[in-house]
Amino acid sequence: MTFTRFIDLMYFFFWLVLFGSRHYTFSFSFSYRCLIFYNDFSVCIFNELCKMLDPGKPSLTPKKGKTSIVVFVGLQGSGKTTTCTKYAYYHQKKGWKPALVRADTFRAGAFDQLKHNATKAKIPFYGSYTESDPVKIAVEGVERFKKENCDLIIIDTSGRHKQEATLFEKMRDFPKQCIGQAAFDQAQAFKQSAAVGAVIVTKMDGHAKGGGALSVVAATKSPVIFIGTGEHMDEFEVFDVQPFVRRL
Ligand SMILES: Nc1nc2c(ncn2[C@@H]2O[C@H](COP(=O)(O)OP(=O)(O)OP(=O)(O)O)[C@@H](O)[C@H]2O)c(=O)[nH]1
Repeated sequence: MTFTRFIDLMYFFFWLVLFGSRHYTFSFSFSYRCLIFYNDFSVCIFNELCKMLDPGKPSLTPKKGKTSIVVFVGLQGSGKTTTCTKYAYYHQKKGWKPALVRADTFRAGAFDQLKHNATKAKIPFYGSYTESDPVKIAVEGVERFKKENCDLIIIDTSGRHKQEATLFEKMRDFPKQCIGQAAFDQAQAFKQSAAVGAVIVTKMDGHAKGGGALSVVAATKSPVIFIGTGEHMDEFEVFDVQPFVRRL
């Protein structure tokens, strides 16, 4: 029995008990109408939420065999580096030739983190311990992996907050992609600085059940394509609207 069905039944029995046997006929028809109303109402909410998650435009869809460059941008600690590897690993399993470029010159150890993840997944990577210009690293990485016929070049950038104007300036220099009221404002700031091609919602295994995804889709007018459901490489799922809304 689903949780919704359980609530329906509880609701039904509540009215039966409340009105008692003297009003059995009345309570039965009343509770039955309540049930129908409750069902119609939840179906209506469900459909509206599904609609809200459809921005009405196609998502960024890289083509296998042609070079596609995907830049990951998002808040600090949102899980970009982890998700870059998950995204690369997902496509690698489907026969793509992905590569990772770490264009983060902001956080110490960022390159080592990517290196560790990429090595584990056997995905080629590029980064620098000495170069301070993230755009330069991105360009070098892309050139190298184009020569190696990689068809999915993924660029990981440093975490950003909407108040960090200079970092947003830098971000405009990259080929363009990204990541609720807080999420809406942040997502809009990203949208104003880069053409957001698609959204990945991370940490869906945590406390947040993804309500922020609604705000992000509204702010960026871009579809959600994947969700992250854990720290491991394979804890990554293709976004499916209906199960996602049911979870909400
Ligand atoms: N539970 C859970 N943890 C996640 C998920 N994705 C990432 N993490 C964890 O979140 C933490 C931050 O992840 P990073 O990938 O370093 O985040 P980042 O956005 O690259 O960080 P900055 O580069 O500093 O902005 C790490 O401990 C990850 O293991 C997820 O889907 N679920």
